[in-house]
Amino acid sequence: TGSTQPQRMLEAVQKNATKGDPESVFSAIDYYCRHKEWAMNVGDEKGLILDSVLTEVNPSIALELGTYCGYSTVRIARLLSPGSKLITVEFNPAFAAVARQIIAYAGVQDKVTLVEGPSGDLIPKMKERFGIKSFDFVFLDHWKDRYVPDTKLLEDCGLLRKGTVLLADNVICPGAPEYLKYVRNSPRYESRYFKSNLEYSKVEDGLEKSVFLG
Ligand SMILES: Nc1ncnc2c1ncn2CCOCCNC(=O)c1cc(-c2ccc(F)cc2)cc(O)c1O
Ligand SMILES: [Mg+2]
Repeated sequence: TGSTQPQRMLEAVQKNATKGDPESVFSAIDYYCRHKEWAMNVGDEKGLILDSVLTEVNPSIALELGTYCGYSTVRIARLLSPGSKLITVEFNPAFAAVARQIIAYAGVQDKVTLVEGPSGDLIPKMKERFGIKSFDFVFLDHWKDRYVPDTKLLEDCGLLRKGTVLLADNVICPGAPEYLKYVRNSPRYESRYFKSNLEYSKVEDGLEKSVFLG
């Protein structure tokens, strides 16, 4: 069966991972995507950088823009302290449907709220809908030309506070040049580039970590 690639990824998880074991879930996805079919998960190499930034920040409330199949959702949620929450936003209903199943299989569903829709519409509703004061951590991994407008939207909606950490995937490949200019030239951010490789490939890519200074 598994007619779409996300569905085949889900099948690989159900076949090769242990229910309730988040590590085995994203490892099964990494194996599948490295050996069978490439897919746009943040992957194991950049995933280690994501893990280390998360461990440092230890967010109580985190936001992910671009769920896809839930690979980074599971990676993030497994590291959250009890009572901490991750809100993840996905535009594509087919991706969201698979992500919900992968998140549940990993057993992290109690820490995760998956919201479907365009980030630009959902960000302004975050405070009222989820009673959020501000985010401690934001992972940007959606349309690369949405990184700047959505960062500005987060600022304007008062969803960032002094010390909020933004971590952006793909700043080199496919690339987010406008975003790099924005956070590196703004006095309101302290930015640092973590050089790595595009998931399951030798092509350079990296993550940009930017601390909002208020
Ligand atoms: N809530 C929302 N609001 C708006 N838009 C939204 C949304 N939720 C999702 N979307 C839509 C976009 O979702 C996917 C974005 N991710 C990527 O496009 C991506 C591409 C590559 C890649 C592809 C081909 C290559 F050759 C080389 C690299 C690698 C990556 O790591 C990527 O992350
Ligand atoms: Mg990405």
